[in-house]
Amino acid sequence: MMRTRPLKVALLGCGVVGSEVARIMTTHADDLAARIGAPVELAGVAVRRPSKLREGIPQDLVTTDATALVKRGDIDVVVEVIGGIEPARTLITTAFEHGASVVSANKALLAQDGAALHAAAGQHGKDLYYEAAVAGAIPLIRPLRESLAGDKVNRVLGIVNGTTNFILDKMDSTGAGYQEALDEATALGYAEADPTADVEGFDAAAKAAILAGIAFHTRVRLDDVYREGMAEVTAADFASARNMGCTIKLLAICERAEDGQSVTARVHPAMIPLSHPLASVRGAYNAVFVESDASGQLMFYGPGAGGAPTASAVLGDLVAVCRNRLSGTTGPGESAYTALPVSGMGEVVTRYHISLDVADKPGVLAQVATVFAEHGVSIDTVRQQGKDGEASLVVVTHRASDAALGGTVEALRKLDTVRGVASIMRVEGE
Ligand SMILES: NC(=O)C1=CN([C@@H]2O[C@H](COP(=O)(O)OP(=O)(O)OC[C@H]3O[C@@H](n4cnc5c(N)ncnc54)[C@H](O)[C@@H]3O)[C@@H](O)[C@H]2O)C=CC1
Ligand SMILES: N[C@@H](CC=O)C(=O)O
Ligand code: NA
Repeated sequence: MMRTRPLKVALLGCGVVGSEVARIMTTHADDLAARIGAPVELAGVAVRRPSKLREGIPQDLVTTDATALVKRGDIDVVVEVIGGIEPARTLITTAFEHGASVVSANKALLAQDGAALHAAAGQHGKDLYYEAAVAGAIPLIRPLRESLAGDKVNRVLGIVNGTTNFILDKMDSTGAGYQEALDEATALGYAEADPTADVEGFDAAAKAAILAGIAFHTRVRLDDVYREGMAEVTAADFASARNMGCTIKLLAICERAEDGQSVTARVHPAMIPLSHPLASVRGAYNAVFVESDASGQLMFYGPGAGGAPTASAVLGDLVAVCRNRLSGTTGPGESAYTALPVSGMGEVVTRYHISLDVADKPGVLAQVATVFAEHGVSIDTVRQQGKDGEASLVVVTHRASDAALGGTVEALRKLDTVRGVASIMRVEGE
């Protein structure tokens, strides 16, 4: 039976995502009411610039005082789509204190303060949902938290940043310049307010922290995630990748150690074979593989950024939270009981593609191979190309630890015959 008294929603932020949330709430009002069992009413919209015309949002709902809105006491659900750490963090905790549940898309905040926010939600008996925070529209948080709660997840690997995938795709497929592609991604509403969060890998690292935390039932914060951005990836790297039958993607990889006693989380550009499904993820799409004991490999794929796709995830959470509210329950809270340590990058084992500039003379190849052997790094393939007394040497290794690879590269740099290390890139997905 439909309850007639509406559930009241406060929207904090009305930018790319917030404006789409408001639009869908209005245009789908009847369907949402039917699915929830009560109407949902947009009770207030906190913005920074009140004079801006916002189609479909009555001006009397607009306020610049977000704090007063979350303190009203009659708000059932606060939707936080402002982004950043403050004032979002204080607004969310204030919302819990004043009786509201919260839906947020804020990965930066959740990766930094997720534990405290979950604790605040639990203390006040409220929900904290954030499906939109990772991989936009793709259902990933709830499948990990709920559908896979009976399985043991060992690995999460994928493309979780739409902006950088858009840029890398453009650079690879059209030869577009980095800045041109970034400007386009920003205009399309994919990039963060400060796009360095995207290109330097902070956004993907925040998502990796959230995914690892849920997948491994342990606390993983942004600072625990090894991070390299994509700004250093060059056209030469793409050419090298193509020679190997690969392309380059910015990947987030969260893994349980083989002995099960620790986990790692990392974000960096990597070569992946063109035959791998991640290689064909185009534009701002995301794709994430989850590997679990019983399920085997699962792939989640879809739009990872943009106003409407992200709003879809926010609305899904809104419906879930409203249903919980009506039935007087809350969804699952934080699960961090395994408390596994997060190991550093040195422990990670993978393959490497190393491009060296060397002297083109007898014995150099043997010298280089000896350095690899001395560090216990086994070589898979070597390709040498001469150019005017100098040569370029491309070495692809078998699986080795990042620590062993680091030691190898340090020793290679000390060889007189090695003029420089042109690039080092990890090779994944084989
Ligand atoms: N754009 C996207 O594709 C996605 C964004 N997200 C996340 O969603 C959140 C919002 O992102 P966007 O909508 O893209 O950003 P945006 O910058 O377009 O919108 C944020 C809005 O919040 C407003 N704002 C800032 N401080 C405020 C305050 N104190 N009170 C009221 N309003 C305030 C800004 O004026 C702006 O209009 C962020 O946490 C972002 O990381 C998550 C997934 C995808
Ligand atoms: N800036 C982010 C937005 C979605 O999370 C991205 O590009 O993926
Ligand atoms: Na999602």
